[in-house]
Amino acid sequence: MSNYGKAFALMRDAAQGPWRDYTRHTFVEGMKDGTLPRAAFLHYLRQDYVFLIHFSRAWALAVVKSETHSEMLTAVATVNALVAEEMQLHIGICEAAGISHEELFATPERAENLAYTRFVLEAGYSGDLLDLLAALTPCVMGYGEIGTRLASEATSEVYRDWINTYASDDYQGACKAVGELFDQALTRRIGEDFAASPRWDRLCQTFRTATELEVNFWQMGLTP
Ligand SMILES: Cc1ncc(C[n+]2csc(CCO)c2C)c(N)n1
Repeated sequence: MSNYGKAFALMRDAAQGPWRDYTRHTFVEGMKDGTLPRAAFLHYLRQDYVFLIHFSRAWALAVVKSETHSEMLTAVATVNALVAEEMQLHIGICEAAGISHEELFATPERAENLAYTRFVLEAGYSGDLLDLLAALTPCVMGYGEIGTRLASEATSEVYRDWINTYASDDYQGACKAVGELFDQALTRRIGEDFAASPRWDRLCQTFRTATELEVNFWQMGLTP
């Protein structure tokens, strides 16, 4: 399967049920076969723009919580990719659909959106880089898995641009870099055998909760 590092593989296995609900959600399957209503997609995209604002803040917090230059490099590259590329993609798609940048920026934030991003930020505020990365990885890696699978399984061209963004070598490289960051940060702070650490269960729980919040985010997308 995907090669996003050792910690991610272990955490995903520990959160199997929610992980499946997240990566094979009805919303995702609707993008695969093109049956997802355009209104649901645009609603999701507008919420996702707000989501990305707070996710950029969370990755900026990862710079703050870094202890090495290498950790800072990955975190800062992610902040840049988010602000300079991913948010631009949303602005472009929405503009083409007649939603101005001003209107996009003024999108009222849904509760499911708020719950997810503030959960991630709180994990980082009160914890260290490991707590923060456990909350951030489901988002990064989940879209990596979804993109790769839909690129080969999609039976419709309707959502091909979205799929290609996350299936791209660029994005897959970013997932790999985050996986390496996570493994190295764990090894540095709690040792090579990190899954045997007393902290491991709690980190897995944070990963699982973030995964459940991703499920709720897709569900919100289906209810404009
Ligand atoms: C709800 C939701 N979950 C995940 C992503 C994907 N994503 C969020 S931040 C980021 C860049 C690296 O952290 C990526 C790819 C999204 N857009 N919306």
